[in-house]
Amino acid sequence: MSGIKSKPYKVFVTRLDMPGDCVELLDTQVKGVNGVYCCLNDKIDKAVLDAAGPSLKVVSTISVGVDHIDVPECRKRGIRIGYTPDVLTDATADLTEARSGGWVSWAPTWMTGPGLSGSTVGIVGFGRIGQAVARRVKAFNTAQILYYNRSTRPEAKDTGALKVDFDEILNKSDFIICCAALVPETKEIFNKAAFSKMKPTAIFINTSRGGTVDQVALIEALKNNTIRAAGLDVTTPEPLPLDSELFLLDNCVILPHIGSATIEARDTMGELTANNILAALNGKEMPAEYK
Ligand SMILES: O=C(O)C(=O)CO
Repeated sequence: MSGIKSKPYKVFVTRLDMPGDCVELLDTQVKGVNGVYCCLNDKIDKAVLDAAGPSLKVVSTISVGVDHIDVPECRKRGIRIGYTPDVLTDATADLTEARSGGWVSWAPTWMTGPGLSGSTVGIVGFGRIGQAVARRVKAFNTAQILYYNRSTRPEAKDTGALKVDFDEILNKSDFIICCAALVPETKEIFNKAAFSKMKPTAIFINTSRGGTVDQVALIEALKNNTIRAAGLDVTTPEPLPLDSELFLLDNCVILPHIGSATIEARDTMGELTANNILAALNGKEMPAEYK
């Protein structure tokens, strides 16, 4: 793996079905102590870090999101964090929406929705994935792409995306796409007030984290037609309980957090996660260290 000759270390891998060759490769190279290889649904909190003890040197997650890891606590203990940026950007940006069942016959208005052509698309969170989404929607002949982001992104010139404030993106967008990382500032940023500022024809899409949305407020907004519809690849909790009202709404499409689910992306993520661990344990520069 990446030609790194590893000393014997012990790595705890939270699942047996990690993609790529990572488990086998790590298994053959690690004995002893010191790394955790985890998924986005493994909470790596203080209790876990305590249980691992001072031998733990690296936590490597097979995800770009790190909201399941207690980052400040890792910093305090000198534990390095590996993640998987870039390698899932295209797969996640490719994801739009899908629906199953109920196909009786073709009908003129059945399953219709507004097209992207001529529309204003607002992207909240203009990092790697947000920018990749902008490149894709631009190809659909959109009238305008807006973005909301903490910092101005020079890459926006590639798509002509315009930085606006949060209220403006809510007021003006026909499609609002959340690509923002879940951090304290974005927690439930899409709340009742936010939905009430959107157009009644707006479509809300979330491919980042369910925690960016006040889900009760979203359900109300969909039920009251405050907005037209939502497409969610992420929810709170995950998996979404079968009795969730979201499943009953015919203006909400739900996917099971599959934004990055191409074989290529997941294999690359799996191997990057393993390589992050090996590099950290061998005192090398990690291929993708979360800083
Ligand atoms: O990598 C992540 O953070 C994901 O959500 C995987 O789709």
